[in-house]
Order: sequence, then structure tokens, then C-alpha cells
Amino acid sequence: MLKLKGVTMNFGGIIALNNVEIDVDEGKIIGLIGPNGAGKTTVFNVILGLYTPNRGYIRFENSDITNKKTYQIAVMGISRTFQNIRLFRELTVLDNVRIAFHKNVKYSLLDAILRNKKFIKEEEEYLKKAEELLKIFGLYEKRNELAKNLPYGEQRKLEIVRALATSPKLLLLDEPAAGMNPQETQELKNLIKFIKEKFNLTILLIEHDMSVVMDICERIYVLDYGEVIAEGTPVEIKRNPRVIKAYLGEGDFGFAS
Ligand SMILES: Nc1ncnc2c1ncn2[C@@H]1O[C@H](COP(=O)(O)OP(=O)(O)OP(=O)(O)O)[C@@H](O)[C@H]1O
Repeated sequence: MLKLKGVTMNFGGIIALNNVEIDVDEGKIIGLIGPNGAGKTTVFNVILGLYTPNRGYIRFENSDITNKKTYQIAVMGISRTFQNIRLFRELTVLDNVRIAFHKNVKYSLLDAILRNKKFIKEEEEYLKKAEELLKIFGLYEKRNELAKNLPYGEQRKLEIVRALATSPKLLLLDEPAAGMNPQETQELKNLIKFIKEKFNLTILLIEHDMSVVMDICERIYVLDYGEVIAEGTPVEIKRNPRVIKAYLGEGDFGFAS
């Protein structure tokens, strides 16, 4: 479904990605791990068209998306969440989701100004879909609260809801468990598996919490200094000497378990 081939990305003298090759098969949850500064977020940014790689190419389904713009890539069906939560903090939970739907609007500006039938019908549809998503994520009761007042774990969930509003085929999650307590993390694991099935998603996941990666990912890519140093199942990755070495000095990444 997604293929990165020979992707190299330089920032001035820094080689953030060096000849990166990643294959994401449809319907899978794939993990992307690596020590700090390894290049994980840069992988997301080249996929999403925020950066154009210096070398290599990226294919999504049957299209070359290497030089496509971010909005074109979104329309093709790739959506993301951010490492640093990006919500409209002063808006309600519900409005945060409704706004996310507006990337898909079919009515014209004139329809909106006139508030005609087409506009009202479409807005009603978005409201219904937004409410459905909030129910799935257990956030419906909080729909009228301001986003900034949600506990951290729920703000992260709301980010995922917003990313789903565009009906993506491929969802890129950037550290979804960051800042979550163990109970929230456990819920998140179940939720990611659930939405993958429910919405027919393929998921590429950056995560530092090894329990999340090892429990829900079917395959894992390990980046170190911008290079893919290993690829395999969770069990293979846990045992891989290069991976263990790369993580030495990085503190407790749960590899002992
Ligand atoms: N826009 C940029 N300009 C210059 N250097 C950058 C830029 N983006 C990333 N880098 C550099 O590229 C390297 C990879 O960074 P990246 O953020 O992709 O790592 P990461 O694996 O996501 O790290 P972390 O786990 O800390 O989020 C780092 O050396 C970083 O400083």
C-alpha cells in the first residue's frame, strides 16, 4: 500500500534519512521505532509531503506521491496525528471534530453563505458522523467541553478522532501513548486495534512505549541515525542484536520483558 524506496533526506549537513526502504502492507499495523533523533518524524513528514526527499521515491497505492502537496496526499487517503497535540484548545470537543470534516466539504462558499439545503444537509451529516466517532471513542458525553479541559489521554484520543474525520485509508500515529498513564495506554492499544478493523485502516505508528509497539504491531521497522537497521516481527526485533545495541544508553525501553 505504501512504499518508501531509497528515501534520503538532508537538512544542510545533517542526513536525517539515508536510503530508507519501508513497505507497509494494507490492513497491517506497522511500528516505526528508534532512539531520539533517529528520523522517525522525518519519515512521516516526507510521506505527508511536508518535505521532498533529496533522493528516492514514495508510492501510495498505485501513485507516486513523492512530489505531491500535503493536501493532495490527504485527499488520497493519508491522515496523521502529531507528537505535540494540535487541537483547537478553545473550541468544544464536538467542534474540533466538525472542523476536521471540513477538509471534505462539497458545498460551495455561496451554499454556506445562503445556508441553503445543500449546506444544511451536509452539515447535518458531518454532525452525525462526528457524534458517532465521539461515541466510539467514549468522548460523546464530553462533546460540549472545551478541548483544553480534557485530560491529556483524552486530548490524544480526540486527535485520533480528528484524523479519522477525513476517512483515511492509511493513518500515521506519532507517539499516541505519549503522556498516557498505564490504564490509558492499555485502552489505547485496544482502541487502535478496534478502529483498524472498524474503519478498514492501515496504520503506521511511531511509539516510544515498547509495550504498545510489541503488543499491537505486526511488523516493526527500526531506525537509527536515519537508517533502517532492522525490520521484522516484534519477537525478531526484541532479539535483534543491532536493535539492542542501538537502544543501549537510551534508558528503559522495555526490551527486557
Ligand atoms: N526541519 C529540520 N531542519 C533541520 N534538521 C531537522 C529537521 N527536521 C529534523 N531534523 C533533524 O533530523 C534528525 C531526525 O529528526 P526526527 O525528528 O525525524 O527524529 P525522531 O526519530 O522523530 O526523534 P524523536 O524521537 O526525538 O521525536 C535529527 O537530527 C533532527 O535534528
